[in-house]
Amino acid sequence: MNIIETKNLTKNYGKNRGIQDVNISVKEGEIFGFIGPNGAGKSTTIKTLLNFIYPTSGSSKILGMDIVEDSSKIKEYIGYVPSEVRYYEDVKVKDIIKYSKSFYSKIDQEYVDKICNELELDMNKKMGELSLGNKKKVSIAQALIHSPKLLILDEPTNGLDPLMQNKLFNILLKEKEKGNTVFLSSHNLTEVQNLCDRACVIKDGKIIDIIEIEKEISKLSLKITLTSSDITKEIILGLSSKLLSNKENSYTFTYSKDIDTLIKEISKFKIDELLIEKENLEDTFLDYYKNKEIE
Ligand SMILES: Nc1ncnc2c1ncn2[C@@H]1O[C@H](COP(=O)(O)OP(=O)(O)OP(=O)(O)O)[C@@H](O)[C@H]1O
Repeated sequence: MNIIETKNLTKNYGKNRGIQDVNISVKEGEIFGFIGPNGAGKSTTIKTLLNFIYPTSGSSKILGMDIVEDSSKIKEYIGYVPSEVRYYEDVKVKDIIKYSKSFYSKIDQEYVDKICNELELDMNKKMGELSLGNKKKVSIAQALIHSPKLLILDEPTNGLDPLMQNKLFNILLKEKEKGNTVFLSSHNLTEVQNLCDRACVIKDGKIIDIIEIEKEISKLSLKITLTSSDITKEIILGLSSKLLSNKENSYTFTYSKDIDTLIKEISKFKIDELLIEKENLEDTFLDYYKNKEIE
């Protein structure tokens, strides 16, 4: 079943372009990445899905319900983290959580406590006393407390320290294990590569591609960094079709043949350092940002 399904979803801001003919299908139980340059239309898509703004044309369903007609019903099943969080300064964290709980008929207090502990929320602090990252943590807890079937996250790691980012990733993977669905808008391409099953690229308001992450990773070459005073640039060029960088005796290049052949080839020389890694999807994603033409 598709949890999110959009049909030519379009939103214009007066004469300004927002999003145009967006068609996305998000499957139940997947983590779906949503990437694209600044101003591409990610937040506009999300705000339209949440019925914060009305579509100019087109339509969309979430959990089989219409995003405009059934908006309040849909919200029972959704957790949302906005890209920018704003709170009344005098309200305490525990009161925000209490207020959020009051919207739902069924709340598992044990789960709420677990989430608040995991995110290390300081329940007695006032919102005005919190840093951006700590405010963001409160909004993540708010999105999770009712165990939503669908999490819509707009740049959720923005402002979080690396340890807390990892905690959030683990929480999202657990949500996926439970069969819940995550729609994740992000500028962090490594995070999308590591977490998502599929990712959709939006540019200038239009969807330009939908990528299956595993499939894309399997197409990647190895990235070799090798330091040796015996090896010349010509030898490296004989091994690889793409020399990425060369500084004195150190070479970084892509390698797509089998690793055994490489080891045999380079064992003829004295090697000072050798690093073998997989190429990153980040470069592929960046190409989409830069070059890929809209069909
Ligand atoms: N309230 C608004 N009024 C007019 N134009 C808007 C408004 N909000 C967004 N836009 C325009 O809609 C387009 C899409 O913006 P949106 O905020 O959805 O992009 P985004 O992909 O979320 O960008 P970012 O990565 O910078 O957050 C941009 O051209 C933007 O200028």
